[in-house]
Amino acid sequence: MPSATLTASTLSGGSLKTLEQFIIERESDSPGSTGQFSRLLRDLALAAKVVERDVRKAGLVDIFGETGDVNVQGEVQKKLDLLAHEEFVRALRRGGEVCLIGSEEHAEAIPLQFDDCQGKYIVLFDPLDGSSNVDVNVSIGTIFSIYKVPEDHAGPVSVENALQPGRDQVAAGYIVYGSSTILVYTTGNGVNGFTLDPSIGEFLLSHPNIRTPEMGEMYSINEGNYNSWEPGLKEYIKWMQTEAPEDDPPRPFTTRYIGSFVADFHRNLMKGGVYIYPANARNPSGKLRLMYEANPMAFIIEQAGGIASTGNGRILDVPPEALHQRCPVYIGSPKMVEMAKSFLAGERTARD
Ligand SMILES: O=P(O)(O)OC[C@H]1O[C@](O)(COP(=O)(O)O)[C@@H](O)[C@@H]1O
Ligand SMILES: [Mg+2]
Ligand SMILES: [Mg+2]
Repeated sequence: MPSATLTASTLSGGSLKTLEQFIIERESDSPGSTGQFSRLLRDLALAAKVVERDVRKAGLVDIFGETGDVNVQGEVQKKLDLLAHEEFVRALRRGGEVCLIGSEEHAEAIPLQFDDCQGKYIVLFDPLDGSSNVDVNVSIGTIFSIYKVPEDHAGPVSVENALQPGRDQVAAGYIVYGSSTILVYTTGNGVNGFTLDPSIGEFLLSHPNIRTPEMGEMYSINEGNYNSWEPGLKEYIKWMQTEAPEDDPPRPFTTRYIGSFVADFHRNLMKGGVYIYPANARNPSGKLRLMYEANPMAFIIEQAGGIASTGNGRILDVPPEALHQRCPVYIGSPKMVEMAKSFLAGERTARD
């Protein structure tokens, strides 16, 4: 009979690996590692803990509402957008492993160091994803994408060095500030998730080696834009909504749309599903940003066995032209994204 003194944190704290232990173990496996990457991920995790603390008490202190500024996307900036931006910039500047950063909340790329950048890192991030949900206690998050400065690079690093195709990322990850706080990341060697144990302030390895289901029964899309979708997409959504109890999985599928990409993505990653933000009348090249939303999530989903497409091609192969460029996103369980592509190509209709 287990003793009454056994508590959740003792159970979890005692047996689960911390993020730092996991990173150091993994880094020591890779030849020639210098510990720089471990320190960088430690800095990101630290900033996430500070943002998590602020998000949890958002209703109590004056960090709800808007800054009064409009960001480079033309969106009204939330106070938490700016607060999260500043927290990640501070942590990465202090850590010293990063030469250049790009943020959704800052028009230009921000150099953190001007020399000795060889072999250091470039970090592109969305400090707060799901801004429309900030003031109403719905899950929000942070998304990050990491590139390496070429070893033979000389002189200061500029935005040109950041505009590398997604397939060249060395790491990518996100944090969901939800019912619990989870950090999920990949370095191209599988996907792992770490839940923050607030009682010890540590991210613990709660979801090792995440694989997304081949097929799911959920789709995430803002149906308010239905009228401006291309015909193939309308057919695909109609097909998922059509009664077919004999199918495996049975239709109709379920729609789930939180309006925070990071949270919709995480649910679909764990349970199976597809998230779609297509090009539409309001956003002719889609809404999500390639460099710090689509690319990092595409790297993660591919590492978890899923697919990330623009509808016409692999997101990780999209040539980057600008820091804040947008692209259409079809991402999730492989069978569901493959199906979307066949409907977009007109190979299938809702009656199939
Ligand atoms: O309100 P819409 O048009 O459905 O857009 C919601 C999408 O936009 C986003 O909020 C964009 O991200 P930001 O909140 O970081 O700007 C996604 O998280 C979300 O999936
Ligand atoms: Mg976002
Ligand atoms: Mg954002």
